[in-house]
Amino acid sequence: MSSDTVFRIDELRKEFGGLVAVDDLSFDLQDDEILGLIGPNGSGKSTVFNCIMGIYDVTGGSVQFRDTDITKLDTHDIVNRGIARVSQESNPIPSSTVGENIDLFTYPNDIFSLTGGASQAEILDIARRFDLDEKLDTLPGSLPHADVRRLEIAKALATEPEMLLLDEPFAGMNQAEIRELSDQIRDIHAEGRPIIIVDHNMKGLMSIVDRVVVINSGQKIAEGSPEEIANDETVQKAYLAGAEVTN
Ligand SMILES: Nc1ncnc2c1ncn2[C@@H]1O[C@H](COP(=O)(O)OP(=O)(O)OP(=O)(O)O)[C@@H](O)[C@H]1O
Repeated sequence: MSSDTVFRIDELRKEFGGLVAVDDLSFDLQDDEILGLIGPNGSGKSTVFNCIMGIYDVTGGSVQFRDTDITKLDTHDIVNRGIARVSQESNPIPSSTVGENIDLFTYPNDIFSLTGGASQAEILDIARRFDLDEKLDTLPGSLPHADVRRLEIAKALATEPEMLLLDEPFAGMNQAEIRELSDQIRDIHAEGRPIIIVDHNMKGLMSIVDRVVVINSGQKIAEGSPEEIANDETVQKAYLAGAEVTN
């Protein structure tokens, strides 16, 4: 990998029985980038994230983070190496407060470790980035949807990741919430974290990404700047064939 390439998937393949969900897909991520990974429904985006995080065993190909092949590592090992992923689904612990939910993710996964855990000041600092600092004692069930999504990103950040994977961060948000979250994502990125974002909200996504990889049926069909992708006929055809794209 070149010195600026922080992450790469190479010929990644994932089959479910006879279905090829990810079809020999390759792309990389530079350490100063926000990369958009887009494609119609069912094109394989979440499966790519699941392969990267070690949630699925890959059928073929490799995933490289910095100088390490992480393809076969366990999920907790991948998180410990510095990759955090925010899923499409929010899953805070309902009986724990916002502060406790964040705190839980600051603990190291190694049960024999005697260090780790965050101070209240550190938890407050993470919460403040997502405007959750006034809601540290609130239970997740009482939060509006946008705050629950922000809590998921706060939890991911509590693991002190070097790189973030965000799966549909803008889903269910209104324009004002999308703008606010975009600023918060930019801030996280500006601290030196490369980010890959999957989202169907083109307006939200295109305004913060540096580069876009487009997949369809698990294969890369285009790659380029947001402007290049917006004008790419192959991409437009793939979306017209059945995608749900929101503005
Ligand atoms: N665990 C699984 N078992 C079997 N098939 C699966 C599994 N996970 C995903 N698939 C299939 O793999 C293909 C890619 O699905 P995936 O969820 O990765 O697409 P996506 O691009 O993330 O879709 P969306 O935008 O709707 O979230 C789909 O055909 C899906 O049905």
